[in-house]
Amino acid sequence: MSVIVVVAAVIVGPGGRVLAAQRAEPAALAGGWEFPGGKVDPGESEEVALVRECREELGVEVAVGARVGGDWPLAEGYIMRVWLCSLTSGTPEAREHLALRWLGPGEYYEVEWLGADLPIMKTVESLLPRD
Ligand SMILES: Nc1nc2c([nH]c(=O)n2[C@H]2C[C@H](O)[C@@H](COP(=O)(O)OP(=O)(O)OP(=O)(O)O)O2)c(=O)[nH]1
Repeated sequence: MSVIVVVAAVIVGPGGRVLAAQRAEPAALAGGWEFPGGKVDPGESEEVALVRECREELGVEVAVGARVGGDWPLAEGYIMRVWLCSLTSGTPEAREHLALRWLGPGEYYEVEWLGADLPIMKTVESLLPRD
């Protein structure tokens, strides 16, 4: 059985702000914070899936930039692949999440990241220039 790939976007705004999104479901993950994204559809490229998920979940268009790390472990049978992204149009709205927050440097750990996302946030912090 092949692994299921989840793609996620670290949307970076002015001043090194990073967009965090609070999951609405399932119950076990609800309330935890993540990077927007989701599963790649059959036959879909990962970058196209990332752009689609940002459009569906946030109502924005993004440009996909550099990859963050390699295959991040999720639950058994799932891996997550992550890219830095920038907004090319729109203002993010919580269409499928409970809430959104822009976290500036110094605020990156103010939300309760999902277990898989905390090490990703640490790697992102090391990649972003500090003002
Ligand atoms: N999108 C996303 N999912 C994450 C993150 N961290 C993490 O553990 N996950 C888990 C939660 C889910 O079990 C899985 C992604 O599923 P999803 O619900 O976002 O996928 P999807 O949008 O395609 O949703 P669906 O069609 O299955 O309802 O990965 C993250 O930062 N972003």
